[in-house]
Amino acid sequence: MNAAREPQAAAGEPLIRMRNLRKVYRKRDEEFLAVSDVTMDIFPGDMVSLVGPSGCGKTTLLKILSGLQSHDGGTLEVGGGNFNPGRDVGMVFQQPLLLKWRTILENVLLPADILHLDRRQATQRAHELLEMVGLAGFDNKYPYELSGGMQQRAAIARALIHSPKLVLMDEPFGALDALTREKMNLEMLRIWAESRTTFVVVTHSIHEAVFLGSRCAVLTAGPARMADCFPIELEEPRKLHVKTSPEFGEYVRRIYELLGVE
Ligand SMILES: Nc1ncnc2c1ncn2[C@@H]1O[C@H](COP(=O)(O)OP(=O)(O)OP(=O)(O)O)[C@@H](O)[C@H]1O
Repeated sequence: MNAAREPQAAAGEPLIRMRNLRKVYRKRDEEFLAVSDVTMDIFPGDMVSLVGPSGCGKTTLLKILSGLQSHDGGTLEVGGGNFNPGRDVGMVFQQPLLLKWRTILENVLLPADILHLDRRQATQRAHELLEMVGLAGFDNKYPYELSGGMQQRAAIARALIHSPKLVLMDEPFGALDALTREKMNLEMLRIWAESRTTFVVVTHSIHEAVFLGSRCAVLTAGPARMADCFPIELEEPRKLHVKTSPEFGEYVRRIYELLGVE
């Protein structure tokens, strides 16, 4: 195990504790059970990959964790009661959603501006983050001057600017081509290791879930139910060649089985 994985190994109390979480969407007299029963612990420093078929409630679960949605049943404890979603969560979506009239630096600073953080300190941190995500020197460029992968790295820097305790990513690489996606997976692991923050990443890709996750939560469809949540113990630091190892194949097979697509 490398140093990046130590925090979760040493962690005692979970950052997030979900027990039998349930979510019903209601519209007039119609009800739709989107999440029926999710039980899971997420520890500080974890990189949890959340995988499952389309419509199984992954985004709904992220929205509940981010405080954007309430839940209807079960219990959710985040940060031992000392947690403010507005302050302690960073979000990354499938599209970078950068503001086209702001430079990359100003885009990264957006959450700091909204939270009224000290501008000088935030600017210094933004420069550090841009370096960390491989965008040093791009501070004064505008989004249209960057490739899709570079824009997504800027979006990751933006999600980290206020040093959140939890970063939620919803299909962050879904819009990228296959090769860029592979590179971003490697970047992601490096950023996670350097930031030492807790990440939850939703993905449709079983291979991506195995490659990224220190733990993998598998949800089954209609409505979302936790099929399993298990640690992923692969050679560290993870390099692309691990994808050809028998252990990697075993994890992939396990997820296929859980999803009933053998
Ligand atoms: N605001 C809403 N009102 C009613 N139903 C909703 C709402 N948001 C989501 N749903 C339904 O809840 C279910 C779960 O949706 P959710 O977006 O969480 O799934 P998902 O696993 O993220 O899907 P995908 O992988 O396709 O993005 C879907 O059947 C969806 O139609």
